[in-house]
Order: sequence, then structure tokens, then C-alpha cells
Amino acid sequence: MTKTPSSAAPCPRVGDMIQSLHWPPQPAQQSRVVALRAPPPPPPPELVVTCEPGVAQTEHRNTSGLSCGSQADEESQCSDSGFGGSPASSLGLRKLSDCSSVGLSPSSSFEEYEEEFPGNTDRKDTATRSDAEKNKNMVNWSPVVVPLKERAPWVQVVGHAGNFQTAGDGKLLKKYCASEQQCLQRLMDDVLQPFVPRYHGVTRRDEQEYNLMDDLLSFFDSPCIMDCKMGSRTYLEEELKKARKHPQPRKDMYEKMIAVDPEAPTPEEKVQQAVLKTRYMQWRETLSSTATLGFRIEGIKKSDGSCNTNFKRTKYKEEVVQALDDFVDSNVTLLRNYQQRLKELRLVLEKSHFFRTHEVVGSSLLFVHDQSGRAGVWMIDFGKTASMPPPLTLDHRSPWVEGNREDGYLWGLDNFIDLLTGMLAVHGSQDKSHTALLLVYLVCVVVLNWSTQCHHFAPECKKLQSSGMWHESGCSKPQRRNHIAGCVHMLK
Ligand SMILES: O=P(O)(O)O[C@H]1[C@H](O)[C@@H](OP(=O)(O)O)[C@H](OP(=O)(O)O)[C@@H](OP(=O)(O)O)[C@H]1O
Ligand SMILES: Nc1ncnc2c1ncn2[C@@H]1O[C@H](COP(=O)(O)OP(=O)(O)O)[C@@H](O)[C@H]1O
Repeated sequence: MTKTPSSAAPCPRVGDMIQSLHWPPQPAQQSRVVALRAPPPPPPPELVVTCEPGVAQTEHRNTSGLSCGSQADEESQCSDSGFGGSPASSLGLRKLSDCSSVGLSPSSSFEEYEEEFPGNTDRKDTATRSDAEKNKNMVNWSPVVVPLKERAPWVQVVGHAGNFQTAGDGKLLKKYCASEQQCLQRLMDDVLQPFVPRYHGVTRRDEQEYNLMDDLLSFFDSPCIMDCKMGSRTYLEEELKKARKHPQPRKDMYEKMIAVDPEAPTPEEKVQQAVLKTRYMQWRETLSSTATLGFRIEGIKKSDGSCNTNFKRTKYKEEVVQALDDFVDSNVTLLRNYQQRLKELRLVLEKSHFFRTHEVVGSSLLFVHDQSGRAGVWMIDFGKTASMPPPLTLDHRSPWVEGNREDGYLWGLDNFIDLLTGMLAVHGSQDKSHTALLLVYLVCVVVLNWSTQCHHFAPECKKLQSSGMWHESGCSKPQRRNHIAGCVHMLK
């Protein structure tokens, strides 16, 4: 998405399922144990437009927990010293995904992080019975009690550093972006609602406006997280037009480029020591699986705290499969859950009015699961999602030709589902061959065992007995094969 360091970034609830997965806030002085299956929070508070000049502002009627306790900008363990931000804002801002250049990040900052956000443990049980009833059919998770002290703090896997703050009540503040706000608002009235973090309006903290949304991690205990950028194109057609009209070569992007491949820039770019953003974005698309599969892995954070954003060159199916398999630790149930969730998402996307009428670029799917086997997938990041001028619509599968604004989102999702299906098939056949081997082994054991019982009836054994080669305990090793063959022969 687009971002600025402190002011509004140039740029609309999680559905019933999400709502139902959310544990309610709980007062700190009460029990520090919360139930995942506890009643869901109240319906999204009514948004009140407070309209200050310049920005259409909205506030909650019950945002008491939001603006108190200002926090420093959060720093993910995934962060590094990369370059980031747009030309005007690169100073002071870092892009978390830049840590791709260093690969695995240390996991040590988690605890400190949690201390910084005591609000994470400060939850209030304000859910209503009607909400619980409304949502009970949406949840297929079994009740799990999670001691809060064991919960890992919120973590940002990729994206723009300094863009997020936790609100301390299972909500997240993301730096205000007008176009993202519009999208989130619209999505709350769309069939896609269950696949998007619940949106709670705009709020202000320390002179900065934020879009307030559900923290999807708050449904999980020590979650594993994966961010996959969807679509075959990662820049807007609008950006392409702008780049042609007013080319603004970027030094930061040139540096990110040569950090991955010193030979990537053209001679001209080498002289300029700068590249156009659209050129950089295209290079990233072809270097990764975006161009060939219509999605790419941006980052993975595992429950052990390790965080890997080193996927810039993860391009081929086999590499993607390897990364996915590692993400789920080869857990077939998780693979199946994710495949199921993506299939559901695809069905809903194909029906969604919002989706049909928006160019969805640079948006990610956030995959989250934990040890209990719970798994969820949500659409996030609508900073570069733009509405189509009516009556134009998109199918999201047709190849992009400049002017048609197709983004390849569904094509990517089809490919993603196919990969998971392929992985499940391999796991299935491995399971079958393991079962077959096990069966053969068991049969051998039974036959060997049984052969010692039946040797009296086997002609071979009789021969052995008469030749004095018979052992009281049964056949000796070298003779066993003959013995079994004899028994089998007798059975026939
Ligand atoms: O992943 P790397 O290689 O670091 O490149 C980033 C991502 O493409 C960002 O997209 P996302 O936010 O989806 O991660 C994009 O932000 P935009 O989405 O604003 O285009 C950044 O552009 P700048 O923010 O202009 O640097 C660009 O530098
Ligand atoms: N609603 C959310 N709940 C939990 N984590 C989130 C949520 N939205 C974003 N994140 C985290 O922040 C990262 C970046 O999010 P994104 O919206 O793409 O930010 P940016 O616009 O800065 O790229 C994601 O990879 C994820 O780790």
C-alpha cells in the first residue's frame, strides 16, 4: 500500500466467522485466562463521522480503549535495515520486507515486544448472547482455553514499518489510507466480509489517524503466519501512467535491486543508480512466482519465532511447494484446512460485487494457524485496490493487457489451490505407500511367527527334522525362507 510516515497515508468488519473466533476483551484484574470459544464481541460499533477538514473521520461510540496509552511504533522481529518508502518519505521509514536480504531474523525481540503492549492481556468480556448465537454456526473450532501469558505478541511479517500499532483489545491500528478505508467500509457490506478483518472505523492516536481493524492474530496461540501477495500485477495502471508522465527514478529501489542481483539493472539504470518503481515492481514479479503463478510468498513467521522474508527469488512451483510444506511442517490436516478455506474464498470471490468491481492490486492473503490445528485465511491490504468506473467489471482471470485492468487475482488463487491439491495428493500417496509397507511388514511378521507354529506340517520342515537341521525354537535363519515357502505351499 501507499504510505507516509506521520500524516494520512495517500490512500471500510471481519465477517461473522472472524467475529466468532475473536475472544472478548477481559479486564486485567480478572482472570488472565481467556477462552477462544468465549462469546464474541458486540456488533461493530456505529461509526460516527466527525469530519475534520481535509479528512473524513470516523470514530467509535465505544473506543475508550483505543486512544489511551500511546505506543511507540512497533518493530517486527522481521525488520532489518532495508530501504523503503516512497521518494518523499523514505527517510525514517523502513520496509519490513527488506529483511529479505538478510533472510532469517532473530526471534529474540518477542518478549520485549509483549511487555511494550500490556494491552494485549487487557481484554474485557463484553460479548452479548445474541452475538454468540448469531455466530455459533460459523465456528468449527473446539473450545480452547489459552492462558494469556503464553500468547505471543502481535507481529508484523512484512509491509511498511511503522504502519501498525496494536490497540490492546484484539484490534489493530493501521496508518490511515483513504482508499483502503473506502474498501474496508465497502467490504463490510459485501459477501467477502468473513474473509476480511472486521473494520471499526477511523481513530486517532498521537495526532495520527488510523484505520482500526481486527487483529487476526488474536484468535491464535503462538501463531504461524504467512503473507502471500496475490495477483499477477503489483502496481496500478494508474502508477504506470504516472511513471510515464513524470518519471521518478528511485535510488532506494535500485539499491534493493542490486542487493538481490547486481546484474539486474540496465546500463542506463546503472549510470543513474536509480530505477522507476514500475520497473522495480515488474522485475520483482518476474523474479518471483507472481508472473508465472499469480501469487508470491512474501514472508513466513513460524511459531518458534523465526521469520523468513527471503522469498524474492522463490519462483518455481517446487520452491513454492517446499516453502508451503515447511510453513505447515508437512501437516496434512493444515494443508487440507487451508485448501478448504481457499476454495470457500474462491466461491465467495466469484459472487462478490466488490470483487467484480475493483482492481485488487498488491493485496495479500494472510494465512494463520497454530499448534491446535486452527487455520484461517483473510484478505488484507487494500491500499492499492481501486474501483472500476461503472459499468466496467473484471473477471480477475484474463491476462493483463494495459487498459483492461485485469489483476490475475483469481488466476493466482486457482494456481494456489491446485498447488495445495497436488501437495495433498503427494502426501496421500506417501501415506498409502507407508500403509502398504506397513502391511507387508505385518504380514511378514505374522507369517514368520506362524511358520514356527506350523513347521510340523511343512514337508520342508520334516525334511529338515530328518536331516537333523531343525532347531527346537523353529527354523534357523538360513532355513526360514524355505520353511515359509513350504508353509505357503501347504496353504495353497
Ligand atoms: O517488497 P519490496 O521489494 O520491498 O517492494 C515494496 C513492495 O512492493 C510494497 O508493496 P506492499 O505494500 O504490498 O508490500 C510497495 O508499496 P506500495 O504497496 O505502496 O506500492 C513498495 O513501494 P514503496 O512504498 O513506494 O517503496 C515497494 O518498495
Ligand atoms: N488485520 C491484521 N491482523 C493481523 N496482522 C495483520 C493485519 N493486517 C496486517 N497484518 C500484518 O501486517 C503485515 C503487513 O500488512 P499490510 O496491510 O500488507 O501492510 P502494508 O500496507 O504496510 O504493506 C502483514 O504481513 C501481517 O503480518
